[in-house]
Amino acid sequence: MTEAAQDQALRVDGLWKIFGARADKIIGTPDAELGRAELKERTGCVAAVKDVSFTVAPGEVFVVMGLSGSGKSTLVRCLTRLIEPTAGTVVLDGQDITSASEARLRDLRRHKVSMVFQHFGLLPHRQVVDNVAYGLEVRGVKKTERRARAQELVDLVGLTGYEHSYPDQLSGGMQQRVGLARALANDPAILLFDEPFSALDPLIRRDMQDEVVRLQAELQKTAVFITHDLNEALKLGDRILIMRDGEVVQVGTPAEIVAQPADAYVRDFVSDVPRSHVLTLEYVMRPPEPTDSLEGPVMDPDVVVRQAARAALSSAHPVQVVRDGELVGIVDDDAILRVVVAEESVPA
Ligand SMILES: Nc1ncnc2c1ncn2[C@@H]1O[C@H](COP(=O)(O)OP(=O)(O)OP(=O)(O)O)[C@@H](O)[C@H]1O
Repeated sequence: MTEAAQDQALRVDGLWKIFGARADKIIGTPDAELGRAELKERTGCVAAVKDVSFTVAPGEVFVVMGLSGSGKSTLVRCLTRLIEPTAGTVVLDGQDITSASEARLRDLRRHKVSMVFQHFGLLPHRQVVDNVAYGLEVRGVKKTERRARAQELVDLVGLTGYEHSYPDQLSGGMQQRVGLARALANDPAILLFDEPFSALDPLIRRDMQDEVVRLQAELQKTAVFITHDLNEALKLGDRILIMRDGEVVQVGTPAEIVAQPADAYVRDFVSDVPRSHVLTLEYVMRPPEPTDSLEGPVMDPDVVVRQAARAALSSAHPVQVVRDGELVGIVDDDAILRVVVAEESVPA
Protein backbone atom coordinates (compact mmCIF):
# COMPACT_ATOMS: atom_id res chain seq x y z
CA MET A 1 0.00 0.00 0.00
CA THR A 2 1.33 3.46 -0.82
CA GLU A 3 1.63 6.09 1.87
CA ALA A 4 -1.22 8.04 0.29
CA ALA A 5 -3.50 4.99 0.38
CA GLN A 6 -2.81 4.54 4.09
CA ASP A 7 -4.16 8.04 4.68
CA GLN A 8 -7.46 7.04 3.11
CA ALA A 9 -10.17 5.17 4.95
CA LEU A 10 -12.31 5.36 1.83
CA ARG A 11 -11.49 6.10 -1.79
CA VAL A 12 -14.13 6.52 -4.47
CA ASP A 13 -13.00 6.87 -8.07
CA GLY A 14 -15.12 7.68 -11.10
CA LEU A 15 -18.29 6.21 -9.58
CA TRP A 16 -21.39 6.07 -11.77
CA LYS A 17 -24.86 4.70 -11.19
CA ILE A 18 -27.22 4.82 -14.11
CA PHE A 19 -30.66 3.26 -13.69
CA GLY A 20 -32.42 1.81 -16.73
CA ALA A 21 -32.03 -0.72 -19.49
CA ARG A 22 -28.66 -0.60 -21.29
CA ALA A 23 -27.31 1.70 -18.53
CA ASP A 24 -23.82 0.26 -19.00
CA LYS A 25 -23.76 1.33 -22.67
CA ILE A 26 -23.96 5.03 -21.87
CA ILE A 27 -20.69 5.76 -20.07
CA GLY A 28 -18.00 6.88 -22.51
CA THR A 29 -20.51 7.98 -25.15
CA PRO A 30 -21.67 11.58 -25.78
CA ASP A 31 -24.94 10.68 -24.01
CA ALA A 32 -23.01 10.55 -20.72
CA GLU A 33 -22.44 14.29 -21.03
CA LEU A 34 -26.16 15.04 -21.21
CA GLY A 35 -28.05 16.63 -18.33
CA ARG A 36 -30.32 14.33 -16.36
CA ALA A 37 -33.56 15.36 -18.06
CA GLU A 38 -32.13 15.08 -21.60
CA LEU A 39 -30.56 11.71 -20.87
CA LYS A 40 -33.89 10.45 -19.56
CA GLU A 41 -35.67 11.73 -22.64
CA ARG A 42 -33.16 10.26 -25.11
CA THR A 43 -32.48 6.91 -23.45
CA GLY A 44 -35.01 6.40 -20.67
CA CYS A 45 -32.11 6.07 -18.21
CA VAL A 46 -31.50 8.10 -15.03
CA ALA A 47 -27.93 9.03 -14.10
CA ALA A 48 -28.32 9.07 -10.31
CA VAL A 49 -24.56 9.31 -9.65
CA LYS A 50 -22.26 10.78 -12.32
CA ASP A 51 -18.52 10.31 -12.19
CA VAL A 52 -18.12 10.98 -8.47
CA SER A 53 -14.64 10.82 -6.89
CA PHE A 54 -13.53 11.62 -3.36
CA THR A 55 -11.42 10.31 -0.50
CA VAL A 56 -12.14 10.21 3.21
CA ALA A 57 -9.31 10.30 5.76
CA PRO A 58 -9.31 8.08 8.85
CA GLY A 59 -11.34 9.71 11.62
CA GLU A 60 -12.91 12.24 9.25
CA VAL A 61 -16.63 13.01 9.10
CA PHE A 62 -17.34 13.45 5.40
CA VAL A 63 -20.76 14.90 4.67
CA VAL A 64 -22.57 14.45 1.35
CA MET A 65 -25.16 17.18 0.95
CA GLY A 66 -27.69 17.91 -1.75
CA LEU A 67 -31.37 18.48 -2.40
CA SER A 68 -33.83 15.64 -2.76
CA GLY A 69 -33.02 13.62 -5.88
CA SER A 70 -29.40 14.75 -6.10
CA GLY A 71 -28.18 11.15 -5.74
CA LYS A 72 -27.05 10.99 -2.10
CA SER A 73 -28.83 7.76 -1.12
CA THR A 74 -27.76 6.03 -4.30
CA LEU A 75 -24.17 7.11 -3.70
CA VAL A 76 -24.05 5.83 -0.12
CA ARG A 77 -25.64 2.51 -1.15
CA CYS A 78 -23.07 2.09 -3.92
CA LEU A 79 -20.30 2.28 -1.30
CA THR A 80 -21.18 -1.19 -0.03
CA ARG A 81 -22.84 -2.34 -3.26
CA LEU A 82 -26.31 -2.46 -1.74
CA ILE A 83 -26.81 -0.80 -5.11
CA GLU A 84 -24.45 -2.14 -7.77
CA PRO A 85 -22.45 0.75 -9.32
CA THR A 86 -22.48 0.97 -13.12
CA ALA A 87 -18.80 1.98 -13.18
CA GLY A 88 -15.99 3.13 -10.94
CA THR A 89 -14.17 1.80 -7.92
CA VAL A 90 -14.67 1.95 -4.16
CA VAL A 91 -11.79 1.04 -1.86
CA LEU A 92 -12.73 0.80 1.80
CA ASP A 93 -10.15 0.28 4.51
CA GLY A 94 -7.72 -0.94 1.83
CA GLN A 95 -10.18 -3.44 0.30
CA ASP A 96 -11.53 -3.08 -3.22
CA ILE A 97 -15.29 -3.34 -2.71
CA THR A 98 -16.09 -3.17 -6.39
CA SER A 99 -14.26 -6.38 -7.28
CA ALA A 100 -15.12 -8.32 -4.10
CA SER A 101 -16.96 -11.65 -4.33
CA GLU A 102 -20.41 -11.97 -2.75
CA ALA A 103 -18.97 -13.83 0.24
CA ARG A 104 -16.22 -11.26 0.75
CA LEU A 105 -18.75 -8.46 0.43
CA ARG A 106 -21.00 -9.98 3.11
CA ASP A 107 -18.01 -10.23 5.37
CA LEU A 108 -16.98 -6.62 4.71
CA ARG A 109 -20.50 -5.37 5.36
CA ARG A 110 -20.68 -7.31 8.61
CA HIS A 111 -17.27 -6.38 9.99
CA LYS A 112 -16.19 -3.10 8.42
CA VAL A 113 -19.32 -1.02 7.94
CA SER A 114 -22.27 0.08 10.08
CA MET A 115 -25.22 1.99 8.70
CA VAL A 116 -27.56 4.34 10.53
CA PHE A 117 -30.79 5.13 8.67
CA GLN A 118 -33.68 7.51 9.19
CA HIS A 119 -35.87 4.53 10.09
CA PHE A 120 -34.25 2.95 13.06
CA GLY A 121 -34.89 -0.65 12.05
CA LEU A 122 -34.87 -1.76 15.68
CA LEU A 123 -36.18 -5.20 16.54
CA PRO A 124 -39.45 -4.54 18.41
CA HIS A 125 -39.43 -7.65 20.60
CA ARG A 126 -35.91 -7.11 21.87
CA GLN A 127 -34.83 -4.96 24.75
CA VAL A 128 -32.52 -2.02 24.07
CA VAL A 129 -29.45 -3.92 25.21
CA ASP A 130 -30.20 -6.85 22.89
CA ASN A 131 -30.86 -4.53 19.96
CA VAL A 132 -27.46 -2.95 20.56
CA ALA A 133 -25.85 -6.39 20.83
CA TYR A 134 -27.53 -7.74 17.71
CA GLY A 135 -24.54 -7.32 15.37
CA LEU A 136 -22.27 -9.01 17.89
CA GLU A 137 -24.73 -11.90 18.19
CA VAL A 138 -24.69 -12.35 14.41
CA ARG A 139 -20.90 -12.48 14.61
CA GLY A 140 -21.07 -15.23 17.22
CA VAL A 141 -19.83 -13.22 20.23
CA LYS A 142 -20.76 -14.96 23.51
CA LYS A 143 -23.74 -13.64 25.46
CA THR A 144 -21.94 -12.29 28.54
CA GLU A 145 -19.32 -10.58 26.39
CA ARG A 146 -21.82 -9.00 24.01
CA ARG A 147 -24.09 -7.86 26.85
CA ALA A 148 -21.14 -6.20 28.57
CA ARG A 149 -20.10 -4.45 25.36
CA ALA A 150 -23.70 -3.42 24.64
CA GLN A 151 -24.06 -1.98 28.14
CA GLU A 152 -20.92 0.15 27.60
CA LEU A 153 -22.46 1.56 24.43
CA VAL A 154 -25.86 2.12 26.04
CA ASP A 155 -24.04 4.19 28.66
CA LEU A 156 -21.97 5.97 26.00
CA VAL A 157 -25.05 7.23 24.12
CA GLY A 158 -26.76 8.36 27.33
CA LEU A 159 -29.39 5.62 27.68
CA THR A 160 -28.33 4.22 31.06
CA GLY A 161 -31.46 3.02 32.84
CA TYR A 162 -33.26 2.16 29.58
CA GLU A 163 -31.33 -1.00 28.72
CA HIS A 164 -34.31 -3.25 29.44
CA SER A 165 -36.90 -1.07 27.70
CA TYR A 166 -38.44 -2.07 24.40
CA PRO A 167 -38.15 0.23 21.37
CA ASP A 168 -41.82 1.31 21.43
CA GLN A 169 -41.32 2.59 24.98
CA LEU A 170 -38.73 5.11 23.72
CA SER A 171 -39.06 8.48 21.97
CA GLY A 172 -37.78 8.90 18.40
CA GLY A 173 -34.58 10.56 19.60
CA MET A 174 -33.93 7.75 22.07
CA GLN A 175 -34.56 5.13 19.40
CA GLN A 176 -32.03 6.87 17.20
CA ARG A 177 -29.54 6.72 20.09
CA VAL A 178 -30.11 2.95 20.20
CA GLY A 179 -29.42 2.91 16.44
CA LEU A 180 -26.17 4.78 17.04
CA ALA A 181 -25.11 2.44 19.85
CA ARG A 182 -25.91 -0.58 17.68
CA ALA A 183 -23.83 0.86 14.83
CA LEU A 184 -20.89 1.50 17.15
CA ALA A 185 -21.09 -1.93 18.82
CA ASN A 186 -19.51 -3.58 15.79
CA ASP A 187 -16.52 -1.25 16.02
CA PRO A 188 -16.74 -0.67 12.26
CA ALA A 189 -13.97 0.83 10.13
CA ILE A 190 -16.56 3.24 8.77
CA LEU A 191 -20.01 4.50 9.77
CA LEU A 192 -22.50 5.39 7.05
CA PHE A 193 -25.32 7.72 8.06
CA ASP A 194 -28.23 8.16 5.62
CA GLU A 195 -30.29 11.16 6.79
CA PRO A 196 -30.54 9.64 10.28
CA PHE A 197 -32.13 12.65 11.96
CA SER A 198 -34.46 13.90 9.24
CA ALA A 199 -37.62 12.56 10.88
CA LEU A 200 -36.86 14.01 14.32
CA ASP A 201 -38.28 17.23 15.78
CA PRO A 202 -35.89 20.18 15.38
CA LEU A 203 -34.84 20.32 19.04
CA ILE A 204 -34.26 16.57 19.29
CA ARG A 205 -32.45 16.75 16.01
CA ARG A 206 -30.11 19.35 17.41
CA ASP A 207 -29.49 17.15 20.47
CA MET A 208 -28.60 14.23 18.22
CA GLN A 209 -26.23 16.38 16.17
CA ASP A 210 -24.55 17.47 19.41
CA GLU A 211 -24.37 13.81 20.38
CA VAL A 212 -22.58 12.93 17.14
CA VAL A 213 -20.12 15.82 17.68
CA ARG A 214 -19.47 14.60 21.25
CA LEU A 215 -19.09 10.94 20.24
CA GLN A 216 -16.85 11.90 17.36
CA ALA A 217 -14.53 13.88 19.64
CA GLU A 218 -14.30 10.79 21.84
CA LEU A 219 -14.17 7.99 19.26
CA GLN A 220 -12.74 9.61 16.07
CA LYS A 221 -14.64 7.24 13.78
CA THR A 222 -14.49 7.59 10.03
CA ALA A 223 -17.97 8.49 8.83
CA VAL A 224 -19.87 9.37 5.68
CA PHE A 225 -22.96 11.36 6.62
CA ILE A 226 -25.76 12.06 4.14
CA THR A 227 -28.02 15.06 4.66
CA HIS A 228 -30.09 17.61 2.75
CA ASP A 229 -29.66 20.13 5.58
CA LEU A 230 -26.80 22.60 5.11
CA ASN A 231 -26.67 23.57 8.79
CA GLU A 232 -26.35 19.92 9.75
CA ALA A 233 -23.60 19.53 7.16
CA LEU A 234 -21.72 22.57 8.45
CA LYS A 235 -22.06 21.44 12.05
CA LEU A 236 -20.93 17.85 11.57
CA GLY A 237 -18.66 17.80 8.55
CA ASP A 238 -14.90 18.04 8.54
CA ARG A 239 -15.46 18.30 4.80
CA ILE A 240 -18.62 18.54 2.75
CA LEU A 241 -19.34 17.27 -0.76
CA ILE A 242 -22.17 19.16 -2.43
CA MET A 243 -24.10 17.18 -5.06
CA ARG A 244 -26.51 18.33 -7.71
CA ASP A 245 -28.21 16.06 -10.25
CA GLY A 246 -25.76 13.25 -9.48
CA GLU A 247 -22.63 15.36 -9.92
CA VAL A 248 -20.11 16.82 -7.49
CA VAL A 249 -20.44 20.60 -7.39
CA GLN A 250 -17.89 21.30 -4.64
CA VAL A 251 -15.86 19.50 -1.97
CA GLY A 252 -14.43 21.54 0.88
CA THR A 253 -14.29 22.35 4.56
CA PRO A 254 -17.29 24.28 5.92
CA ALA A 255 -15.19 27.47 5.88
CA GLU A 256 -14.07 26.90 2.26
CA ILE A 257 -17.64 26.32 1.12
CA VAL A 258 -18.96 29.42 2.85
CA ALA A 259 -15.99 31.64 1.92
CA GLN A 260 -15.52 30.43 -1.65
CA PRO A 261 -18.71 28.86 -3.03
CA ALA A 262 -17.91 27.11 -6.32
CA ASP A 263 -20.89 28.50 -8.23
CA ALA A 264 -24.22 30.31 -7.95
CA TYR A 265 -25.94 27.13 -6.74
CA VAL A 266 -23.65 26.81 -3.71
CA ARG A 267 -23.65 30.58 -3.15
CA ASP A 268 -27.41 30.46 -2.94
CA PHE A 269 -27.27 27.57 -0.46
CA VAL A 270 -24.84 29.34 1.87
CA SER A 271 -26.32 32.83 1.62
CA ASP A 272 -28.20 32.55 4.94
CA VAL A 273 -25.40 30.92 6.91
CA PRO A 274 -24.11 33.01 9.84
CA ARG A 275 -20.57 33.46 8.56
CA SER A 276 -18.97 34.12 11.96
CA HIS A 277 -19.99 30.58 13.02
CA VAL A 278 -18.21 28.97 10.09
CA LEU A 279 -15.45 31.22 8.73
CA THR A 280 -12.04 30.63 10.27
CA LEU A 281 -9.28 33.16 10.85
CA GLU A 282 -7.54 31.86 7.74
CA TYR A 283 -10.25 33.57 5.68
CA VAL A 284 -10.14 36.96 7.39
CA MET A 285 -6.43 37.40 8.08
CA ARG A 286 -4.07 39.63 6.09
CA PRO A 287 -0.33 39.15 5.50
CA PRO A 288 1.89 40.34 8.38
CA GLU A 289 3.80 43.60 7.98
CA PRO A 290 7.05 44.62 9.69
CA THR A 291 5.27 47.39 11.61
CA ASP A 292 2.65 45.02 13.16
CA SER A 293 2.57 44.74 16.94
CA LEU A 294 3.41 41.23 18.10
CA GLU A 295 1.81 41.60 21.49
CA GLY A 296 -1.73 40.51 20.60
CA PRO A 297 -3.29 37.12 21.26
CA VAL A 298 -1.85 34.15 19.32
CA MET A 299 -4.38 31.92 17.55
CA ASP A 300 -4.52 29.02 15.13
CA PRO A 301 -5.79 29.69 11.57
CA ASP A 302 -8.55 27.09 12.11
CA VAL A 303 -10.20 29.01 14.96
CA VAL A 304 -13.72 30.09 14.03
CA VAL A 305 -14.24 33.89 13.94
CA ARG A 306 -16.99 33.81 16.55
CA GLN A 307 -14.74 31.98 19.01
CA ALA A 308 -11.92 34.45 18.39
CA ALA A 309 -14.04 37.59 18.57
CA ARG A 310 -14.07 38.28 22.30
CA ALA A 311 -10.31 37.87 22.84
CA ALA A 312 -9.54 39.71 19.61
CA LEU A 313 -11.74 42.71 20.34
CA SER A 314 -10.70 43.04 23.97
CA SER A 315 -7.00 43.23 23.11
CA ALA A 316 -5.36 46.52 22.17
CA HIS A 317 -3.18 44.60 19.68
CA PRO A 318 -4.21 42.60 16.62
CA VAL A 319 -4.42 38.78 16.64
CA GLN A 320 -1.32 36.94 15.45
CA VAL A 321 -2.30 33.88 13.43
CA VAL A 322 0.34 31.21 13.92
CA ARG A 323 0.58 27.85 12.17
CA ASP A 324 3.27 25.37 13.27
CA GLY A 325 5.16 28.10 15.09
CA GLU A 326 5.17 30.44 12.08
CA LEU A 327 3.35 33.77 11.91
CA VAL A 328 1.11 33.40 8.84
CA GLY A 329 -1.25 36.34 9.24
CA ILE A 330 -2.68 39.19 11.26
CA VAL A 331 -6.34 39.74 12.09
CA ASP A 332 -7.35 43.34 12.88
CA ASP A 333 -10.53 44.22 14.77
CA ASP A 334 -12.01 45.48 11.51
CA ALA A 335 -11.72 42.06 9.89
CA ILE A 336 -13.65 40.49 12.78
CA LEU A 337 -16.24 43.24 12.84
CA ARG A 338 -16.82 43.02 9.09
CA VAL A 339 -17.97 39.42 9.55
CA VAL A 340 -19.91 39.89 12.79
CA VAL A 341 -21.57 43.20 12.00
CA ALA A 342 -22.52 42.19 8.46
CA GLU A 343 -24.41 39.32 10.02
CA GLU A 344 -26.30 41.49 12.46
CA SER A 345 -27.36 43.92 9.75
CA VAL A 346 -29.10 41.16 7.75
CA PRO A 347 -32.82 41.90 8.11
CA ALA A 348 -34.72 39.20 10.03
N1 LIG B 1 -34.28 2.28 -8.57
C1 LIG B 1 -34.31 3.40 -9.28
N2 LIG B 1 -34.72 3.39 -10.57
C2 LIG B 1 -34.74 4.53 -11.31
N3 LIG B 1 -34.37 5.74 -10.84
C3 LIG B 1 -33.96 5.80 -9.57
C4 LIG B 1 -33.92 4.66 -8.72
N4 LIG B 1 -33.46 5.05 -7.49
C5 LIG B 1 -33.23 6.38 -7.57
N5 LIG B 1 -33.53 6.84 -8.81
C6 LIG B 1 -33.40 8.22 -9.29
O1 LIG B 1 -32.06 8.63 -9.07
C7 LIG B 1 -32.01 10.00 -8.66
C8 LIG B 1 -31.26 10.12 -7.36
O2 LIG B 1 -32.03 9.52 -6.32
P1 LIG B 1 -31.54 9.39 -4.81
O3 LIG B 1 -32.64 8.75 -4.04
O4 LIG B 1 -30.20 8.79 -4.77
O5 LIG B 1 -31.42 10.92 -4.41
P2 LIG B 1 -31.33 11.57 -2.96
O6 LIG B 1 -30.44 12.75 -3.10
O7 LIG B 1 -30.94 10.53 -1.97
O8 LIG B 1 -32.80 12.05 -2.71
P3 LIG B 1 -33.75 11.84 -1.43
O9 LIG B 1 -33.16 12.67 -0.34
O10 LIG B 1 -35.07 12.33 -1.91
O11 LIG B 1 -33.72 10.36 -1.15
C9 LIG B 1 -33.46 10.48 -8.60
O12 LIG B 1 -33.75 11.14 -9.81
C10 LIG B 1 -34.24 9.20 -8.49
O13 LIG B 1 -35.52 9.36 -9.05
